[in-house]
Amino acid sequence: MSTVLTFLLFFFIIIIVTIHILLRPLSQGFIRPLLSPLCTLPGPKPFNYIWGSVKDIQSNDPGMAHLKWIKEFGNTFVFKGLFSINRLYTHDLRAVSHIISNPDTFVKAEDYKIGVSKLTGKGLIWAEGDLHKRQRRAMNPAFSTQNVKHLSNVIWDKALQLREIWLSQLDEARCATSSDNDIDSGYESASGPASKAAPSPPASVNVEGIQWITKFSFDVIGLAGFGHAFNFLQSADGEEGDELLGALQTISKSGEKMSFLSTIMLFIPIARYLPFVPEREHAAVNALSTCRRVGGELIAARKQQIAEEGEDEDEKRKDLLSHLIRANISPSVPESMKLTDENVLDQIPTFLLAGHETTATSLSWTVAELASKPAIQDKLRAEIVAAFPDDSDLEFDSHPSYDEINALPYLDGVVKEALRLYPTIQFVKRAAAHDNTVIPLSEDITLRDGSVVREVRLNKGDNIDVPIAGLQRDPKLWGEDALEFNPERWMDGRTSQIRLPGVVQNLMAFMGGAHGCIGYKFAIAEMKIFLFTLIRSFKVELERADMEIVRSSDVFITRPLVKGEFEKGNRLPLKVTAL
Ligand code: HEM
Repeated sequence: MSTVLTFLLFFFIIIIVTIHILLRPLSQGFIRPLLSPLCTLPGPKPFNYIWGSVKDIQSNDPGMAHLKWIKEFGNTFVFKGLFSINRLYTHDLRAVSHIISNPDTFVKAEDYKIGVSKLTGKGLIWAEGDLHKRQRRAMNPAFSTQNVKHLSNVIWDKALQLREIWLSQLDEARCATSSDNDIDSGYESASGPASKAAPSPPASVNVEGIQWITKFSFDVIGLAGFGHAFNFLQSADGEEGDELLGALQTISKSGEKMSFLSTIMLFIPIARYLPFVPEREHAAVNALSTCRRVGGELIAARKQQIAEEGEDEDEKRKDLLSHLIRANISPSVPESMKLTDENVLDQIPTFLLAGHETTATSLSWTVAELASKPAIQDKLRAEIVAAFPDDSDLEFDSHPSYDEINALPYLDGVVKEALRLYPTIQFVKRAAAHDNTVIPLSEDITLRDGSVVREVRLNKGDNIDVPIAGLQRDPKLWGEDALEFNPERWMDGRTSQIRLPGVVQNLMAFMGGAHGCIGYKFAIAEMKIFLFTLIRSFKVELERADMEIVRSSDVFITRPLVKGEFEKGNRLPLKVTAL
């Protein structure tokens, strides 16, 4: 072939590839959505092309914009997401159950999967289909009730450790107050010795709630997940600590809020070919590779331990990593069901992040509510003290059992109410896997052309938001006090009529179906043990009576902020008094 012909052929291939690269996303991103049957559904007018209706969502408390739209358009409607991408939103419980129980038809949306893989790699949160089934089967035993009972010892150790730290801070504060009183009284009263000074008031200290809860939950997941001691509770602020911990903190930070460039790259497929990596993402990519390297070392070390000690000795280890490795080497597990080393490695950032961020945020909101509602806090403490009058039971080696903690009804109500009113994840994103996908509804809807139907049709790739915050805050389901923190609603039979299809009855906070949260029992045990230990020992208030704790909706995971002090970032300033 002549040089000219080779050149022309090469040139032709380049043109074809370029047209394919340019047109495919154009057709998938812009043309196909215009032809989607979703366009026939009613819904709010977008703010503009780029923002769609997202500004409305962000400027309201989670779930509230959707509840407003429901009043106007009914339970099932379409709103525009970023870049005016259609998003189906349905409050119809038949539709929600159908979506979450058919994971092969309603798959994780592409942008959600890309976001998750950047933060945690291709672990259980990312996986679908057979890979998901294999991963889930390998991990289920680690999250059985029996295993969570064993793992709850780790939670007790860490909650008691935090109690000791706060107690010693209070001791220091008490010493400082009493020596001040001594000095004061020595100066003020020449008539008597310092010991006759007025009794010092009960000592209290100011602590940053989110910071301590984060340290606690990182330490818990490090040990329960991987038998790895971060010792974050003992570390001083700003201290250069564990390498894995540092990497996880960087990843958490990068997931807090996306830059405009990252958003464009996530939602416009063609933009993913841009030769830039936003700075925050760059840090997250490096951090993820640190996680994988350290994770690889943890796996190798554990395998060697098993080889040296034998499998029987290893059976005593209950952490997730030990379960995974045991399942992978067990001759009773067929080869086709085993995970690759790569799959096992992917679970390390997945579980460290999914297991700490969500629980820490839920706990922060629970403590914020208890700190601002003393009557609820007192009632909770009264229940705990009545059930376990002897404080000396709270020792490192003797504490109430998992079943005893779960039998406390008001504690259960407090935890469920916090998960209801402050779901860490406000919705999950799914997309139709095929053209002509049908979602059945329990009630008729009227399309834009006036026709009445009892189903929604979707094309492949059409987006669905499965609501969590909206359903959990809907007055039609929960009554007129839906936006109030009221643990009693879980005790007086009011919730028995609600039929939300979550893994925990009547809660969507952990989702449901095949992708429902695998760690929910562990998360609930962690929240209950933390509250039991600390509310029993301390009175917790907001640092100043005039403080108001609020949240913002423009981030994926919403943590507490102090009203009027947003520039200081997520905070929960507490005043803690020893009882
Ligand atoms: C209060 C705490 C928690 C909340 C609110 C929560 C919430 C959720 C939600 C809503 C999902 C569904 C995501 C989706 O369908 O796209 C999920 C899945 C998941 N969660 Fe949790 N979670 C919590 C704690 C935990 C803990 C402690 C762990 C692990 C130790 C964990 C590990 C996971 C994993 C691995 C998945 C993916 C499950 C799958 O797709 O099979 N979560 N979680």
